[in-house]
Amino acid sequence: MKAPGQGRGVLVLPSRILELWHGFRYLLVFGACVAGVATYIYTKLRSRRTKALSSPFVITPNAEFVTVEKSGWLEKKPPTGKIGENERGLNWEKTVSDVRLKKKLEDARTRVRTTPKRVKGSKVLKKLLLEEHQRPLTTQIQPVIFFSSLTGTTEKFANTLLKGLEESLKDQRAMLKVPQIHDLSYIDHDDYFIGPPQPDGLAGDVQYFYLILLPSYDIDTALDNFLSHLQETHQDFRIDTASLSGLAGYSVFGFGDREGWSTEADGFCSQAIEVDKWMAKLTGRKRAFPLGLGDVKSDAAVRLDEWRIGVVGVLLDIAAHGSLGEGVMGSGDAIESDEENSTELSTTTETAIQRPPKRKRPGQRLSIGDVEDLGRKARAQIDDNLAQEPFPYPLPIDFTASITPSMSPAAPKQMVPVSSPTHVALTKQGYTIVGSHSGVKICRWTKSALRGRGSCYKFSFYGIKSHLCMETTPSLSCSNKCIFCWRHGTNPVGTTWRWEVDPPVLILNGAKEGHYKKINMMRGVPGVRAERFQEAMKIRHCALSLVGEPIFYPHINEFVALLHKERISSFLVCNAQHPDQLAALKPVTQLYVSIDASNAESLRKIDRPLHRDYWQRFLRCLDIMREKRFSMRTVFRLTLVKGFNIDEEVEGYADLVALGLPGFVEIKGVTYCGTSSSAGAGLSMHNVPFYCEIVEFVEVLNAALGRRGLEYGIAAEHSHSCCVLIASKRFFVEGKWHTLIDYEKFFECLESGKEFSPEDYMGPPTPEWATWGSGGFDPADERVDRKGKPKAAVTNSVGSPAV
Ligand SMILES: Cc1cc2nc3c(=O)[nH]c(=O)nc-3n(C[C@H](O)[C@H](O)[C@H](O)COP(=O)(O)O)c2cc1C
Ligand code: SF4
Repeated sequence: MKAPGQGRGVLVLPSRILELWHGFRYLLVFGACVAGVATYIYTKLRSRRTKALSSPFVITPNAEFVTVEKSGWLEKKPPTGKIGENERGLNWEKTVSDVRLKKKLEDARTRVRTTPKRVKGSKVLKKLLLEEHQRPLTTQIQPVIFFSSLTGTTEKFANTLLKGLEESLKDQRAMLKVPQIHDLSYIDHDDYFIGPPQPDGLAGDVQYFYLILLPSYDIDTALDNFLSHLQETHQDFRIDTASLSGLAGYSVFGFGDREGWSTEADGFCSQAIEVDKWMAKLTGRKRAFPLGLGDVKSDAAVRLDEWRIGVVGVLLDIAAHGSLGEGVMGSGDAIESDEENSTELSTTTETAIQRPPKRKRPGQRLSIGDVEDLGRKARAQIDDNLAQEPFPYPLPIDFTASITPSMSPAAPKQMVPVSSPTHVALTKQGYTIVGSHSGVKICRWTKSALRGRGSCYKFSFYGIKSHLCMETTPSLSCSNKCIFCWRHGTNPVGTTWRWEVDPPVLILNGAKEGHYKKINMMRGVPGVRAERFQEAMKIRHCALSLVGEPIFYPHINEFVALLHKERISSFLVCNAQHPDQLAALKPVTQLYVSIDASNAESLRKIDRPLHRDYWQRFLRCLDIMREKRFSMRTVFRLTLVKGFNIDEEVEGYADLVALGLPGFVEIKGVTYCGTSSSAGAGLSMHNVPFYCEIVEFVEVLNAALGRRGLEYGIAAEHSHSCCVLIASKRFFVEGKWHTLIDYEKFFECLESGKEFSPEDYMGPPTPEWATWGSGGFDPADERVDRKGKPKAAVTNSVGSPAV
C-alpha cells in the first residue's frame, strides 16, 4: 500500500508542466525558431568559408584580364605562372611557358598599377590625341636608333648617324639624352613596339623618339617579322590602335637600290615606306620628320645627312619649346595637299574672262608687216585720242600721281587691320597676312611637289621647282573688281595708295616666315619626301601673283631687289592698270600681264576697273611690255573660260600679242573657284574648258599669229594643269625650244650692273617630256588622282588631247 502524500505528488508534476507549457509555449516556439535560423545561417557561412579556403587563389577575371589587355601582352590568359590550378582545374603555370613573357606580365602589372590605361578597340579619337600631344613636355627625350641590316650597309649608316646625333646634341643633355642604338634583330619587338618602353622608376620622366633605319628586300627576311609585328599590334583589338602615341615622335629612313628597283612603284625602299605608314598609325601620326630615302649606290650618304640635320632640328625644337611643333598631331593639323583649295584660283580667277557674244572688229586687225611700227601707231593713236577727245568725266587720280597738299588725306589707315573682315576671311582661307597689306600662302603645287606628285607648269616651262617657290603679294589691294574674283566683297580696292606703307624688309621677312611655317606644317604629312622638305627650307623663287596687285605697292622695286639679293627669282604678274609703275619697274626675272579681254567693252564688263581710263592704261601697259621685251622676259597670260572667250576671241588676242610682242604667251583654262560671286557672274563648272578645247584654241591662235607674220610657235605644255606655252622664236635655238631659265645667270647679269637681255639668261633646252605633244608631266614624279592613287601618265600627242 502507497502513502497518500506520495501518490498526490506524482500526479501534481505533470499538471505543473502542462501549466508551464501553456504559460510559455509561444515564447518557447519563437525562441526555437530563432535558434534554428541562426544555426542554419551559421552552418551556411561556415561551409562557404571552408570551401573558399580550400580553393586556389583565383584572380578576379575582370580586373586581371583588363590588366593584361591594357598592357597588351596576352590573349585571354591569366597573367602569371606562379599560381596553381583554378576551379576548372587549368594549370596556368603550364599555359605561360615563356619566361620572358612572365616577366613582361609582371612589368605590365607594375605599369598598369602606375599608369592605368583604358582598353580601346576603336580608333583613337583625334581630340584625345591632341590633348595628349599638347601637354607641355617637361620630360627628357630619349632618341633611339633602330636598324635592320642583312649585309651590313644599314648598320654602318646607323652607326654614322649615332655619332652624328651624339655630336649635334651634346650641348642639350638637359633635355635630350644620349642616343641609344638597337638592332631590330636582337631586341624583342614587344619591348619597344607595343607601347613605349617604361624605364624603371622613371615612368613619366622620359619620352622616346624613334629613328628607324631600314633596307628593303623583296625576299623573306627578318624585316618581314618586324612589319608583321607593327601590323598585328595596330590591328590587335585589345590594344590601343595608337599604342605608340606616347612617343615624342618618330621618323624613318630607307635604304634601297635604284639600279634594281628604280622607282617606288617598282619597290624602291618599299619596306621603309611600309614601316613609315604603320608607325604613323601606331603613333597617331607623330611623324616628326618626313620619310627619307637613299640609294645605296649613289646618294644614300648625302640623303641621310640631310635627314639627320632635319631630325636634329626637330629634336632641338623639342628641347627649346617642349613640343614637336607644327605638322604633327597635337600641334596644328597639316593640310593634305589633296584637300587644298587650289591656289591656281588666284592666278586663274584674276584673269578669267567673261566674253560678250561674237564680236566683229573690222578694220581693227593689225596688218602683217611691221608690227613694231603698228605698236607705235597704236600708241600714237591713243595719245591723239587723249589729247583731242578728253574723257567726258574727270580722270581718276593715279596713285603714282603727286598729291597736292590740299588733297593730302588725313593720317593713313591700315589696309587690312587685324580686326577687319578681310583679315579674318583671308586667314581662314590659309593666307598669312604680313604687316598690314601683304600676304603669303603656300600653294597646292608646293605641297604636291613636296610629296613627289608633280610641280606646276612653271617647272615644265621654266624650271621652277614648286617646293622651292613662295607665292606672295606686297599689296592685297587692287584697282579692279573683277566679277570672278573670289575675294569680291571684302577685298580692299582703290585707285590710289591711301594706306600705311610697310617697309619692304618687313614684308619679305614676314612672307618668308609665313611660308616656312606652312612648309613646316607639311612635316608630318604622309608622302612628303625628306630631301624635298629640306630643299624647301631655302626659297629659290617668288611668284608675285597671289591676290591683289603687286605693283600697287609703292616700294615694289626695293622689294624685288631684296628678293634678288637673296638669289630668289621674281615672277611678277600685274593687271595692266598701272602703266607708270610698270614703266618704272626694274628688271624682274619674268614679267607678266594678265590679258583678261581683247577689247575695251569686254574688259570693262569683266574686270570692272576703278580707273575710268582703264583701256588706255591697259594699252599703255602693253606698249611698255613691248619696250621692255629686250630687257626682261615678258609674258601674256590668257585664261580661257569656256562659253565666254574660247571661240570668238582668237583674233583679238592675236592683235594684242602683235601690240605687246611678249616673249611668251601662256594659255590656260580657268579654275572654277565656286564662290557665290563667281556663280553670280554666271560662271560654273561648265565654264572650265577641257584640255582638248585649250589645245584647239592654242592651235588657232598660233595660226593667227602666223598670219600676222609673227614669229611664234607652240613650245611646251602641261596638260596636268591645262596650260600651254606659245613662245617667240627668239627662244628657239638650234632646232630646240629654250624656255627654261638659267637663274644663276640671271643673278650674275643683275650683279654685273650692265644691261642684259632675256637671251643672256636663257636656260638649257626645254626637256623633251615638256615639249608640245609630250604631256609635260615630269617623269621623275608620280601622277596621282584625287585620292592619291597613281594615275596613268598622260602623254598628249598634238591634236589628240588627253585630258
Ligand atoms: C635579294 C635582295 C633583294 C633586294 N630587294 C630590294 C628591294 O625590293 N627594294 C630596294 O629598294 N632594294 C632592294 N635591295 C637592295 C638593298 O635594300 C640594299 O642593298 C641595302 O643597302 C641592303 O642593306 P643592308 O646591307 O643593310 O642589308 C635588295 C637587295 C638584295 C640583295
Ligand atoms: S609658280 Fe609657285 S606659287 Fe605659282 S603655282 Fe607654281 S609653285 Fe605655286
